[in-house]
Amino acid sequence: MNVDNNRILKDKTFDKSRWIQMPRNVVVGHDALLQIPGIIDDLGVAGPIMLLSGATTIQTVGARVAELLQERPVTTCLVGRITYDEIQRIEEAAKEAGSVLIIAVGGGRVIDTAKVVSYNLDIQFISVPTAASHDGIASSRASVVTDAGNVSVAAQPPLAIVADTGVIATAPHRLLAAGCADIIANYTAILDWELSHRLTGEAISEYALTLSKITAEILVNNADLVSHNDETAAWIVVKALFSSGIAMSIAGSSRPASGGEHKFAHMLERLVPDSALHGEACGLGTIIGMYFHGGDWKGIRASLRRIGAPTTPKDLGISNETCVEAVLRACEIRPERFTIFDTGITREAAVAAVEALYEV
Ligand SMILES: NC(=O)C1=CN([C@@H]2O[C@H](COP(=O)(O)OP(=O)(O)OC[C@H]3O[C@@H](n4cnc5c(N)ncnc54)[C@H](O)[C@@H]3O)[C@@H](O)[C@H]2O)C=CC1
Ligand SMILES: O=C(CO)COP(=O)(O)O
Ligand SMILES: [Zn+2]
Repeated sequence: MNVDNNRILKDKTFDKSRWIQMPRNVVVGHDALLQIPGIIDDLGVAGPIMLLSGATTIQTVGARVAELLQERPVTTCLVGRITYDEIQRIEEAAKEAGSVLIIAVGGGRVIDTAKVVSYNLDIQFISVPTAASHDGIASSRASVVTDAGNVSVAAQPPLAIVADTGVIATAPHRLLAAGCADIIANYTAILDWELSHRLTGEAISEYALTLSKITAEILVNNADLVSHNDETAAWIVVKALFSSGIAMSIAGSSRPASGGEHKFAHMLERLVPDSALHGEACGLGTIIGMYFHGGDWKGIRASLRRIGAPTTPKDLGISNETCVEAVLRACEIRPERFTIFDTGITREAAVAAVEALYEV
């Protein structure tokens, strides 16, 4: 059933209750893909299936999943950018096919699209991440691109997650490193949430906050193990991504995992689309956010370096000026979410922060 906590909270009848929705089955490990037919049966979802994938991932993992489903009625649909137009197109296709279940095989965009489409159509979906590149694999939020920048919308968490460590370990290391950076971003997301709590009285969830923080700490403690691609690294990062997603589900918002560093990343994506992976831009934003918080920004940078994630605009192939612009304009994204980037940073301060990224 669809749950929009924001909508529910506006209704006085429900102002003392909130729904937390979680995945029911989580299968992580080698050849986990092979368990998809059994998982569908276990969930008791019978009827036409929509296989949602990306242009690249359909050729490899998507094709393998299609083969596993060949006994069942399946419609395949490919996803590009996640916009409301794309969402509507896929909704129409799912309605026409009478789909009762979506299986999303791909990166964050594919999975977020499935979350929104399944939420709007009130059908179920299974998340099959092909890379450990983002912490949206389990969360009940989705990030949609609009003219005003990325918006975080209520969406459906997956009924099941199937993370095949064999598949994830063969994805390019850049994707794994981006996923780690998306988790390391929790450090500043939490600081921003606490700052907003102190300055604006925004409600905080101690459980969501603590889970988000512990997740980032465990990942950083294992930085050496995730600095290369193997199934151990895939396991460690998938567990962290899952845990971070659960923190978002507990909070009923992306707050525990998305603060000013994400606003910076969404602005960078708007200024120079596709110049970086989501997690890479968030990692850069985390160093800058920690610098402004007066925290151990060099420690964050060292962890990102160890994992193999970019730490400067140059690493991303963008100019320092563009990076400064993203720092100054991060506050335009989701202005209701107060963060360190919403405290009136001057151009001089932004330039100094970006130059500091190159310090040895
Ligand atoms: N809902 C939530 O809580 C969250 C949502 N997100 C969203 O997720 C998206 C970012 O996810 P990404 O996965 O970084 O981006 P993405 O979905 O664009 O994928 C990045 C690239 O990786 C490729 N790829 C995926 N698996 C592969 C494999 N096994 N081998 C080779 N290439 C592979 C894809 O084809 C694509 O070109 C953004 O839209 C972001 O806003 C990110 C974090 C949390
Ligand atoms: O990316 C996220 C957490 O890593 C959440 O997405 P938003 O920044 O769109 O809320
Ligand atoms: Zn993120």
